[in-house]
Amino acid sequence: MRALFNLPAPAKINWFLHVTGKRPDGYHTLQTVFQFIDWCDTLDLIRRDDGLIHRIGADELPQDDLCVRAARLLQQATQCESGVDIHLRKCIPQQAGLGGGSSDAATVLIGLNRLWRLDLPRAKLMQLALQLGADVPIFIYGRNAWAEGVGEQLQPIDLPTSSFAVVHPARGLSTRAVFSTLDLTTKKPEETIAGFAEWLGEFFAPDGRQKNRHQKSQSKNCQQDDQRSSLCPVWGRNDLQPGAEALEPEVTQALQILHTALMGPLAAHSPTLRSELLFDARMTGSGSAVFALIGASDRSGLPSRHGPSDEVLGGLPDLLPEGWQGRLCKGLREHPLRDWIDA
Ligand SMILES: C[C@@](CO)(OP(=O)(O)O)[C@H](O)COP(=O)(O)OP(=O)(O)OC[C@H]1O[C@@H](n2ccc(N)nc2=O)[C@H](O)[C@@H]1O
Ligand SMILES: Nc1ncnc2c1ncn2[C@@H]1O[C@H](COP(=O)(O)OP(=O)(O)O)[C@@H](O)[C@H]1O
Repeated sequence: MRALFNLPAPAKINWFLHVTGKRPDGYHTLQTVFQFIDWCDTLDLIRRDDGLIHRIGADELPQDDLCVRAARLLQQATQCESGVDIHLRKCIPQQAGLGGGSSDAATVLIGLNRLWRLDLPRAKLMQLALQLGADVPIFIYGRNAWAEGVGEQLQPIDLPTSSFAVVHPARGLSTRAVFSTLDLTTKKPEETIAGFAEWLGEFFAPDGRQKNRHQKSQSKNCQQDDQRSSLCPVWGRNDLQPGAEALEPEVTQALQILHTALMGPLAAHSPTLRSELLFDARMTGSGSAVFALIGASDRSGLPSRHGPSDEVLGGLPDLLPEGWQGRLCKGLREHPLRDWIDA
């Protein structure tokens, strides 16, 4: 095999993010739920016989970006003599908390495992992935998951059929800078996957569809803000959000714009959106992107094509300041390349 074309590298959303402590090496321990979404970068991998590793495209990134580092790490770990040209087409905003760089690195590991005929098992690829970043193993794991440790201790979780309205402000945020704002002096109790599953069960039937309007309005967690729709908070919190808002006022602005849009213009103009279960805006990961979860009333109720949906998102892009991005993303059940790794 000489080349692999159009490999997807999907973004992720953190439904919530609880920081539970700090390790001696400076990394923080977390509890979070990761979900893949259909906002994707795309990569081509073309094998080279001279052993060199080059990235082409995404010129704004450092030459030694996560794709190149992933390829080099795999080459060293396996003593592989092949090289690769990596064509990277960036679409996921950077420094967004959407895990774009981590996902690119994971797609390189998965793709080269096939292109270079290495056949490493999932556990080995995840071990290499963790050396590249705390967020990389989830993209190798390939299933939506409850995560602990620094994000590498993963348990699969079935999430409902959902979409996410995602807003990315003009400016991004450094993950390291956001973590450094944390004050861990007051310890909050740790949560359980069962607690999260119980909350999900309030809104969603076991097949992932949202419960009917009557059942929703009974929920103690859902407040009726006006005649049209109700906005519920997603379970838990994002402990990184206050620090991110302090560092970057555009995060606060993005949360407000998305909240207002859901309560007003978007819901008013979209019959589809009006019938959906809406959750209020929250930041993903270390920001600066924010999202609102939208529960689908049925599996065909949302647009299937990639990219913004004119019908559902309506005027969202028009409500955003210049340089911002707004997009309706579908939640994915699993990573598109999950089956590329055997065990
Ligand atoms: C916060 C999360 C939540 O999913 O996502 P993003 O916002 O980056 O997408 C991740 O934990 C980010 O993972 P990742 O982006 O791979 O972080 P890394 O490159 O490993 O770490 C960058 C820096 O962030 C800090 N860091 C990162 C992860 C973690 N659990 N504790 C930390 O303290 C450290 O200062 C580290 O040097
Ligand atoms: N392939 C890549 N795509 C995006 N960012 C990359 C990549 N390789 C290295 N980086 C660096 O990682 C940083 C953050 O990565 P990114 O995944 O965009 O953000 P986040 O971790 O907040 O989701 C960027 O500042 C960028 O310089």
